[in-house]
Amino acid sequence: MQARVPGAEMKQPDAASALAHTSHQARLHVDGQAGSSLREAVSPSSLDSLSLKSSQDACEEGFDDGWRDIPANHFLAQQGRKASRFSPPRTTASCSNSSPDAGAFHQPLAELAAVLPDGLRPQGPNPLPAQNTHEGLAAVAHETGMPDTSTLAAADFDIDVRSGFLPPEAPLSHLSGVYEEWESKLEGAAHAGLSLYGGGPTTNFHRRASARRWRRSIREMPILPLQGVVLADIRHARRAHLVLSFLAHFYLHSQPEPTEDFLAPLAQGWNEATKGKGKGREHDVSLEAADDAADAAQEAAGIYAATVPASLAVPWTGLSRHLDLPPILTYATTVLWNWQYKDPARGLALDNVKIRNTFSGTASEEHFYLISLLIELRGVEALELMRISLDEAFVADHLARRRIAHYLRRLVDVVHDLTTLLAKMKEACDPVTFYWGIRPWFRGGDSAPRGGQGWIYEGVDEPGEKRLLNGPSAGQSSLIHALDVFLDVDHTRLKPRVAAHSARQQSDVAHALSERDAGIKENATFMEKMQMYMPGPHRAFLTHLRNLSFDDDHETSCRVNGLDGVSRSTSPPSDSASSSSDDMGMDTVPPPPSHPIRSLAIAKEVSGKPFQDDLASAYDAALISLRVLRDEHMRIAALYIISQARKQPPPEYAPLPKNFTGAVEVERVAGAQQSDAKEASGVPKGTGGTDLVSFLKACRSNTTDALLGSLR
Ligand code: HEM
Repeated sequence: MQARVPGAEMKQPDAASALAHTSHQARLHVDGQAGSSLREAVSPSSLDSLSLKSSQDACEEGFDDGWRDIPANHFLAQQGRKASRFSPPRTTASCSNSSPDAGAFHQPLAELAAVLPDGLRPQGPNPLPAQNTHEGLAAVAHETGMPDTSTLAAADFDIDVRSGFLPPEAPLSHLSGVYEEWESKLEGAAHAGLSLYGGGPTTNFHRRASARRWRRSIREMPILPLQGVVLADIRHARRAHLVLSFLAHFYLHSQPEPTEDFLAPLAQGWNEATKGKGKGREHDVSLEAADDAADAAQEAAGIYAATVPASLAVPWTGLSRHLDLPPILTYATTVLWNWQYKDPARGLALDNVKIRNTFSGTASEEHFYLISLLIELRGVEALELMRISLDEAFVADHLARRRIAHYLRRLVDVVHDLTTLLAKMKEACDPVTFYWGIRPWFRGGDSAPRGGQGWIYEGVDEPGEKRLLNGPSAGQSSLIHALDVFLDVDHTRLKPRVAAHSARQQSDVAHALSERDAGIKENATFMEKMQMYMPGPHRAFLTHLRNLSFDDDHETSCRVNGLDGVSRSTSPPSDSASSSSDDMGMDTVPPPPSHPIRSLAIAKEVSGKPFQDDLASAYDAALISLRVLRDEHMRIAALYIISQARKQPPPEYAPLPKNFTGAVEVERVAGAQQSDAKEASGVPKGTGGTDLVSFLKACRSNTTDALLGSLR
């Protein structure tokens, strides 16, 4: 039964829909914690089930209300409703009286890209609908007559109650129809003897020639148009993105380093081709051998070094736009969409998934992806706990606070499990193989040596135009970002809470906040930029979660003590932008409100009655668990990157590029983060991972900066 609560229309926080609407089933999973029918009736998710006629509903007049007759946990209920009420573009464009943050609700990739000069650029007129936007789904649904059932909540944020940011069904493992040609090229890559940088001493002329032939076949491949199932079915689109991403990275990173003596390979190729021919029969040399010798010379001259051939670039960028992702290998490609069931009958379980594609064919690489996959899977409960906590935060009475504290304690357990899983990286991923034989395949156009100048996407961009895109990083995991947002860990350069004591900083912050609402800006931190590499709906989810606020219409905000009532951490702000501003020592305007859970954790009383619960310490415990996760992550980064960078590569991975210093990741963070990572003075960049360490430390101290001090 659905109760109507007086004033519910006014209290309905549209922002609460982000997590609340990832699942309507979720309330059923609360272990009996969810409250009475009245309490359910006033929680955001249940409010949403009321026949509201808010201003927002008025904007959606004419939409089919049939979903109300469908059980709330049925995907159709979510499809119909999400598409009408929570689809970002519709909400923001058509409802002038929607939430003040509505304008920031959705950040299209192209918009974000516009602020990065050499990064993602709008790709010109695009005939394709964006699959994961409302319009994209609508178009596909119209085309096929079927809703997209690939996730339960596909129409909003592509987050599923059972699988979180992973798709609930196993990703497609093989393309069909004309696109099988891409699959066969990927299979060919495994047999062609492709090695990083053309291969080290362990390779030989014939292997190099076979790799060159594979690369030529890629250049000569026809540009396949995107049509049919690859557009209509998101599983096909994701698989196609994965295959093209692997092909492009294989193609670019298997080329030998350009050399000034580029005619030498031509001579060597010619000699090899003529070897064994009878005296005076050099003219018998095959056309193929001659072509190969020419290829060898051209590759050695670096002609193909940073160019994604049109046969890949054109469909890859088209699909990327379709999926609202950049045309580069991403965390989504390598982890979220790169798995299979061991036993399909058993479904999604930690011990029932395996990795589909790797570059190196090593167990280390499989394990590397698998750990992230398991972390995502274990993180599903974290998303669920966030959702029910936010439901309670809307109610915000004594009972709600106790429940939130309980959920936060459960979150501690989940994050603890994530840390345990992360530590299992060491069980089957060999650091040497990882650093020298796996990681280099991931490089994007942003990193040295070959791609440091960016990549040309042939047939897509203007001649000479290059894109500087990052390769994949687990820093693109929406799960970890969601935890940060939920617990109000601030990785921005703005640090509004820390800056609250200075008038000048406040004005900078106000300006920057308004800019942020228009998209990610040039001075975005590495963490902010990582969001550009997430699938569009996940990015939109984080934006929505970040903008979530109950303060406009909730009494709690009045009772939060002044400047958020907290004695801040004594550690200095961990971001140079905020720490470098002059502190005028003038306490003036209160800082922007905290995120709802933090806001409640720092509140002291309700209706004049002081709280006597452990919400503040539960909140701090959750932050500490996140810090412990980051501590473990730093140990992993030290083992897999920093200590490897200080060693010589093993013979099978030599020769490496002349200017390869072992500092790719360091440079990458430094480049993307610019002044984020504080450089220790006098320590040369790239020799010991100084910038990387500073960056990871900054992420960790951003976590502790949020502590309320209840446990310290
Ligand atoms: C061998 C394993 C790993 C290594 C060597 C490693 C290394 C790194 C490096 C170098 C960065 C800096 C940014 C970049 O260049 O990508 C980073 C950031 C990050 N990584 Fe990992 N990583 C590993 C596994 C993981 C896993 C399994 C996760 C969890 C899904 C993870 C989550 C993150 C996050 C969230 C960041 C952003 C910084 C932060 O939030 O503290 N990493 N990692």
